[in-house]
Amino acid sequence: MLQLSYSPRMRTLASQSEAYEYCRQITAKYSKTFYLGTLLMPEEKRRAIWAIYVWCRRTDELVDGPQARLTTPETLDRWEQQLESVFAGQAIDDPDVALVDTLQRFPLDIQPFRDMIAGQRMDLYRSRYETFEELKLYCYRVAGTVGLMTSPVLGVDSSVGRAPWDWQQAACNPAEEAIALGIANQLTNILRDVGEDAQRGRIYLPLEELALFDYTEEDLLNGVVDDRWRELMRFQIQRARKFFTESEKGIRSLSPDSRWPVWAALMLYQGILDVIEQNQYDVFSTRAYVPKPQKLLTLPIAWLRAQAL
Ligand SMILES: CC(C)=CCC/C(C)=C/CC/C(C)=C/CC/C(C)=C/[C@@H]1[C@@H](COP(=O)(O)OP(=O)(O)O)[C@]1(C)CC/C=C(\C)CC/C=C(\C)CCC=C(C)C
Ligand SMILES: [Mn+2]
Repeated sequence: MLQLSYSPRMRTLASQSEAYEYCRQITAKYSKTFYLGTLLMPEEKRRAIWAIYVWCRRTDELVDGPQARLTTPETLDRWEQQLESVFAGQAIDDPDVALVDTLQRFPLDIQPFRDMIAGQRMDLYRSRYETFEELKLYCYRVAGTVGLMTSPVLGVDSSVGRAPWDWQQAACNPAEEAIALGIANQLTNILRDVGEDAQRGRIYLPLEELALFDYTEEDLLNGVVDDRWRELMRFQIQRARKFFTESEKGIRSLSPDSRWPVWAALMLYQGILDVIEQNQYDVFSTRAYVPKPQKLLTLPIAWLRAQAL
């Protein structure tokens, strides 16, 4: 189990290689999709992504994991203090050792990490969202921030499309596109996990949009799949795809060795939306996932898309 409640024992911390190996194992265990993406990266970058992934996973599990019932606002305060220590170069426990080393290699900004903790705080006291604007703030905090956290590792290729006549690139803002990919992933995650979240009394879909399709909270909590639900899901999927499309032009700005892994991660996650459609939008009885053969088939296609400028 992902050891989150690390009580710093009076012993020497793990070595950097031990800490990175732990991060590799956790990433491989908890997210086959992102792990596969990192294997397409150079060693230094993939290790940094593993370190960031484990911090993100630990943060999410404080509120979504087995220990969640013990988590209070003060727990998140202490976690934020531990984050400040890490950014000051002080590892508190073993996984921190990898992130401290990553910080010495890549210019990570602490603010997206703080914002993710703010997103997890929302999960402590909030289980409904009235409008998409409210939900978008949550998605930025728990997922858009991941795009900002990882961008300094992925690297932005400043040579790409700086010519004034390159109108496409001129309109590009890598930070906005990185956030858009995170939001697209989170919206997909929400659609995939509607049933699971409902079991925990959480409804992320905006209530005003349920009403738009004459679908009630009670219908959702009872897992009702009918034409109203399918219309509501078509609307949600269409919007999630818009955020994926928005992020695509940002991938052109990334360092060449990051474009393939990010295209792969984007296509693999977006593939979940296709599976939800194939499952006739029944996300209550069937968990949508991309089968492994299809995942592997995505890789050469992602490689080709990464070549296009
Ligand atoms: C290949 C690559 C760079 C991957 C990034 C890997 C990474 C660091 C992911 C962190 C994921 C995480 C655990 C975040 C904590 C909060 C949370 C759970 C967010 C949701 C992720 C889903 O995780 P999972 O699939 O494991 O689902 P369950 O928890 O099991 O339900 C999210 C959906 C957010 C994921 C967001 C991203 C991966 C951001 C992607 C954006 C970029 C890589 C930026 C690319 C840059 C440009 C310019 C486009
Ligand atoms: Mn969560």
